[in-house]
Amino acid sequence: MAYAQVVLSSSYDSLSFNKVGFRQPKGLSSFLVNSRINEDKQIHTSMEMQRDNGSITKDHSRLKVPHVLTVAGSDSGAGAGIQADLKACAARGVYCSTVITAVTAQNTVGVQGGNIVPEDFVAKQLRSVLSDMQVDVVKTGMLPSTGIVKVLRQSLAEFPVRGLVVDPVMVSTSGDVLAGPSILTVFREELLPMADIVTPNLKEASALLGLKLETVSHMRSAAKLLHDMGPRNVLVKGGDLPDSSDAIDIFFDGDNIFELRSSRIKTRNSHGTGCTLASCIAAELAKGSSMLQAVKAAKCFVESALGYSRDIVIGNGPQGPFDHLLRLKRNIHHSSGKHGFDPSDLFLYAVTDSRMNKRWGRSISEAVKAAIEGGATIIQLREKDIETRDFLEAAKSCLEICRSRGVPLLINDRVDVALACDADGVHVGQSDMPARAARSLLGPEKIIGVSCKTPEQAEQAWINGANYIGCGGVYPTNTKATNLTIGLDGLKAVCLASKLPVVAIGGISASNAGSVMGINVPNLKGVAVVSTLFDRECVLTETGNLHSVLTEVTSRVS
Ligand SMILES: Cc1ncc(COP(=O)(O)OP(=O)(O)O)c(N)n1
Ligand SMILES: Cc1nc(C(=O)O)sc1CCOP(=O)(O)O
Ligand SMILES: [Mg+2]
Repeated sequence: MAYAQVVLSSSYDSLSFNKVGFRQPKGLSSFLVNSRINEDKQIHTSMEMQRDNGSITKDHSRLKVPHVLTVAGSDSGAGAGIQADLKACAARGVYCSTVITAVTAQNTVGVQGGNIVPEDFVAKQLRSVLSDMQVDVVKTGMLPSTGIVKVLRQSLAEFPVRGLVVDPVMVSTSGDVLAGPSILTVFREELLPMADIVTPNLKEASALLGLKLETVSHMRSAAKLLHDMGPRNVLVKGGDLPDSSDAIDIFFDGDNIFELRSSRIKTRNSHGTGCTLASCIAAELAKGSSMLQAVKAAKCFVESALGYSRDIVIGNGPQGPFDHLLRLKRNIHHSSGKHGFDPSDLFLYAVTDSRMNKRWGRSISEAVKAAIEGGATIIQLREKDIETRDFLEAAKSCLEICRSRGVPLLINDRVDVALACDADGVHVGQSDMPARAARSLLGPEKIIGVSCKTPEQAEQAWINGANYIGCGGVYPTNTKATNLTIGLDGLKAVCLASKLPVVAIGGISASNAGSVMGINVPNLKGVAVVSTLFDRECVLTETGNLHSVLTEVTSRVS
């Protein structure tokens, strides 16, 4: 098949790169477009194929692959830009097509040069992909001229897609400025109003708002001000915040504001994190996730990839690329995977109990819905006296509720049920299936929690590939028969020894949660509760009360 051929002329390297922004190429001669066929005809031909061969078109729609189109610049070092987007989408299992807006010469030292693709040729690339390839979500990166933004706007008006993720790339991680001030106005007035989410870092949010942003409280205000410019959701990334041990991002959906925390990975290899995060959000949206779920999954993926690539060495400069395809390598090595798990999800861990819910006349799904509405950040279905078939059905409907709200759902004890409904993971105890066996059945991406009462058990859970440990009973409980109480001292000893995040369990309520979190050990991430939420009349109120206590106490102790 004949395709339009694009050849970069040798005059390319005679163009210098302007640190304040791209210099326009000297006319179109820097890009020789050698089209052996008429592109309009090519599109026409492909449309005819669809018309003439209805059955092929139908087959395509049945085997629909989630598809992200990235509209961004090329990074010759392949850490960021189009190349990062392709790798991120591949890692998330999503097809990625590309419209290239600029070509940069860069490496781990910095950006040595660049050249903008003429806007009519950007338009041509957009038409080629959007007219033919069933794109779900468009993600934008480097949009180096106002003309290119306008062309994008026109293309999306002609070929609407389900979502638009805007990464307002203006400054590279090496500090090079990738878009000039004239872009700011068109970003504010034309790009942001179209976006389903915009994902600026601190510098970009500052530039868009004309404000200095230095604290989490500034980020919260910035998210609201940026939302006023028109995007449906805003994620202000706080990676550059000084003096923070966590990577803190602020997500605002127009109603609620979320502070999303992940561990700050100390590594030289962080080039391309912004492009990767935005591409992962786009990929998750293309697969059908809600926005919050997509953002959380993306943040978690970036954290895992950075952690995995912490020590790799590519290039001699100060900022290296990281490895997006950790998932494949994890599969090869059968090692544990934290992918998909965010330790801050352990904050308010609701564990169900069918007997309690029956006593108060509600179904498991009603109980789960109310707990999430009250602020539960993770759910475990602990249904000890239920038929397998009923357990599976309940798990499926709870999973639907949890997925739509971006809350992970784990299954207690039953790895088979977790597998059958594709839950987010399992929680196992010392006499249940060992975590190592659960890991090999569930794969690297599912969440595995293990109950531990001693430092030795915590060490073993880590060796076996668990993601977190549940530690208790902190206080005596009636929910679990003959449970050993280890007290606050026992909890502290396990937390100090554990390499994994910990959630405390056993007899915890709104009145003692303060003392539990007050032991103030960094890897104690929250409390897990059963009767405090479910052996009560109103699950929503009880969960809300506990959430307020936890929020209050953790802001005091941190
Ligand atoms: C978060 C959390 N921690 C501990 C447990 C207890 O698990 P296990 O020891 O397997 O006891 P059962 O719950 O199966 O009775 C838990 N479920 N969740
Ligand atoms: C399920 C469970 N596991 C425990 C452990 O110590 O590992 S204590 C416990 C019961 C927790 O219920 P409640 O919040 O009603 O006390
Ligand atoms: Mg168990």
